[in-house]
Amino acid sequence: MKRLDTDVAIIGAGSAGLSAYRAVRNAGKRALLIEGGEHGTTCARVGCMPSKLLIAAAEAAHAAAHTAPFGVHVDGTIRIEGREVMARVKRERDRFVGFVLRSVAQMPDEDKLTGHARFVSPTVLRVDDHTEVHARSVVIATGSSPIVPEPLKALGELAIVNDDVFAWDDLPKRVAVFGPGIIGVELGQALARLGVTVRMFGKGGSLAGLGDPVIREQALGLMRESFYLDPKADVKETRRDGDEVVVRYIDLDGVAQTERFDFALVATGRKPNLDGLDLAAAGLPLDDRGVPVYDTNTLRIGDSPVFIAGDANQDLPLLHEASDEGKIAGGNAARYPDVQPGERRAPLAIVFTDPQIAQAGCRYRDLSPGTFVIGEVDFSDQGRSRVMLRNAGRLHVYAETATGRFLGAEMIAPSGEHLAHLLAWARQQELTVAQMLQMPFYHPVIEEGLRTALRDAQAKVKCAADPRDCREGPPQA
Ligand SMILES: Cc1cc2nc3c(=O)[nH]c(=O)nc-3n(C[C@H](O)[C@H](O)[C@H](O)COP(=O)(O)OP(=O)(O)OC[C@H]3O[C@@H](n4cnc5c(N)ncnc54)[C@H](O)[C@@H]3O)c2cc1C
Ligand SMILES: NC(=O)c1ccc[n+]([C@@H]2O[C@H](COP(=O)([O-])OP(=O)(O)OC[C@H]3O[C@@H](n4cnc5c(N)ncnc54)[C@H](O)[C@@H]3O)[C@@H](O)[C@H]2O)c1
Repeated sequence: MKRLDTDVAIIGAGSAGLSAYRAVRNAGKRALLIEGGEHGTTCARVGCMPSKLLIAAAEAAHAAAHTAPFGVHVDGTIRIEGREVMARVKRERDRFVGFVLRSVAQMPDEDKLTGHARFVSPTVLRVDDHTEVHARSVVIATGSSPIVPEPLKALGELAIVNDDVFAWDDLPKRVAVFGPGIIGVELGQALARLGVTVRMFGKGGSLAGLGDPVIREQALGLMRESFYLDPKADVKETRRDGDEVVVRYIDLDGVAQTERFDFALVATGRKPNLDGLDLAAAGLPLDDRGVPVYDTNTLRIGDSPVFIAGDANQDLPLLHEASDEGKIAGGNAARYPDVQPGERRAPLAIVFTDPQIAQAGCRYRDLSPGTFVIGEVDFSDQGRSRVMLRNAGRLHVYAETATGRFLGAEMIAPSGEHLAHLLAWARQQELTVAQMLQMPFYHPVIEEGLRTALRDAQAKVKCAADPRDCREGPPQA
């Protein structure tokens, strides 16, 4: 067996691992980046980028079919060529993957190792059966994989995950989507808008991670304009019949249905890739899910010389968080044992549906009842949104009753990606709603809708402070 010595061994060359590698090198230390699969990252290969490419095609199809209210008529049929849609998705995806592959190719050969790593001790790794790596510290950046529930596994290769969608050469005709989470609604709505018959089945009533019941209800209605969606589905049976998936379920009207699909797209959540790492050999403290117990500011696992970043720690499975965590973990691993807290940003999450679903700052479910007010805007009557016929959605902003401090927001809103950025920036600056209202607002823009919600929150904060300022009774939390 070959032996390699390094300062920091990084397991996984995804977005978190690559960021950790750069941080170690910037600290002037040796790094060894170990990758067991294909280089290119989940985000570029089968995540953020190909999903947004598919969504872009769906938006083009939707826009083409909805010009008539403007008095603009596209005569003839709108033809969606599945093969061309998928060819563009894959061509552009390969371009993004190519950028990653080029940056990996530019790394010195002695910094890279191919194979699956597992722990022998906290600082010794075995990579396949060819190399033993001795490091001063280790970063786990192994990412996550889809969870496939037991009954769906019986469908064999007809139970597909996001990776399989982006390998299609053509669009299928009918897809049953299991899981109305973020992946489910993004891909489900895109496929529906591209002419695929989509039925989406959930469990427990959750939708795209939304905690605010009013926003969730609004999102449910808007998603249902594109496809059948039951977030609390009563699925009686899923089975395979030849090349088809048969789903027997009770529909939203209480009627028993049996439908046939080309595939079951499984989007029921993801789990960290930790199984093959032999964490027990490293003696790392684990929680009841088997995930290492670590400090979210330093990313250090217990008192060990091991750090964990990105989807592997199951905290904030988002691209920008994976990059930030890789940088913090890599920096600390390089300086080990001088471990310091890294800078974390205000929470921000965007789901690329239409309208977009987004959260900024504190989530509704994390707020203490009775301590905050909700400012609201309904986009159905919002000026700029109406002009563009994108007037659907709702935004809730949460402000601390006692201080007027902006806490967070949840929304399904036109241009939600931009509103959510403004709100996350305001949260990171710890602004009050009054300070946010001092910022410029142009006319006519969708941000004027945000101003309406902020004014509503401000009025409620004032009313809570002095009942003489109340316009419509006491504030609601
Ligand atoms: C369909 C989809 C859409 C998404 N869209 C968005 C989006 O729009 N915006 C957003 O912010 N986020 C999005 N995400 C989430 C984002 O892609 C992830 O948060 C991010 O890619 C995680 O990066 P990572 O470095 O932790 O993991 P990865 O990029 O998966 O890297 C982990 C690497 O570790 C390797 N590995 C695993 N085990 C071992 C081992 N034992 N030894 C050696 N190597 C190993 C793997 O082969 C892999 O290359 C999406 C995810 C999916 C699935
Ligand atoms: N735009 C983005 O930023 C983006 C896009 C895609 C994915 N992601 C990341 O990837 C992560 C994983 O996404 P995901 O959608 O797989 O997970 P998720 O946790 O968001 O959603 C899983 C959904 O599946 C449901 N579910 C669980 N078991 C089920 C069953 N047996 N039958 C039917 N439904 C079931 C859950 O109730 C939930 O609604 C996200 O949390 C997100 O961080 C981000």
